[in-house]
Formats: sequence, structure tokens, C-alpha cells
Amino acid sequence: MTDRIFIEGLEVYAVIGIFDWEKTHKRKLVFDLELATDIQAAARGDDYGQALCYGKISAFISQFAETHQFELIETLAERIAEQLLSQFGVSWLKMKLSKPGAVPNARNVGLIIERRA
Ligand SMILES: Nc1nc2c(c(=O)[nH]1)N=C([C@H](O)[C@@H](O)CO)CN2
Repeated sequence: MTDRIFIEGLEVYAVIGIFDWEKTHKRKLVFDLELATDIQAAARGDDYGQALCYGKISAFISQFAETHQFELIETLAERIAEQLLSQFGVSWLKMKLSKPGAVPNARNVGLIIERRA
């Protein structure tokens, strides 16, 4: 059994899209994540220093999305996943990236990826 930290409904604002009209303003994206981490050391010592901080992960994703511009949500998801695996010591992650409103008659669209270090 693998422990996981999760983040649900993280709203970020990014310039993203394939059309010219999408390249002039930020729009809302929503991230849902699961990140594998062994919580036992943090729990044993009640030690934040040993914990994978969901706040730091959320801040990184927001900052990255807001300061980079891509056409495809695939590119944004892949770049963020690479950073989470390499910088935050995450061994596995599952990420859902939603682009609400992209298809007017759909409740939601987006992608789901799983990556391993
Ligand atoms: N698989 C994808 N399909 C589409 C994307 C995308 O990023 N990945 N993007 C668009 C447009 O930008 C659309 O969201 C405009 O509303 C279309 N399809």
C-alpha cells in the first residue's frame, strides 16, 4: 500500500490554448493530484520537515502555470509532472488537469496522466 498526499480543485490562471484569442488572456485551469509519499517518518516524529508539503506543491504549480505559456494542456501537465518528480522527490503521481469551459456543451474536459520517477 502506497501513501499519497492529494490536492483537489487547485484553481490556477494561465495563458493556454491553440487559438489566437486564447493567447491574450489568462483563463482558469483546475488541477487534481495524487502524489506518492511515505508518511510514516513525518508521522512518527510529528515532523513537518519530513512531510511532503501540499502547500508548497500547490504554490509551485500555481507559479509555474501562471508564468509559462503553452498551446496544449498536455505540455503544461508534462512539464509540471517532470518538476514534481525531480524537485520534490515524488516517486509517482497522478494528475488530472481540467480546462473548464473549453467545450461549451461539456461539463468538463482535460486529461489525466500518471508518471513515475
Ligand atoms: N488534447 C487537446 N485538445 C485540445 C486542446 C488541448 O490543449 N489538448 N486545446 C484546444 C483549444 O485550445 C480549446 O481548449 C479552445 O477552447 C482544443 N483541443
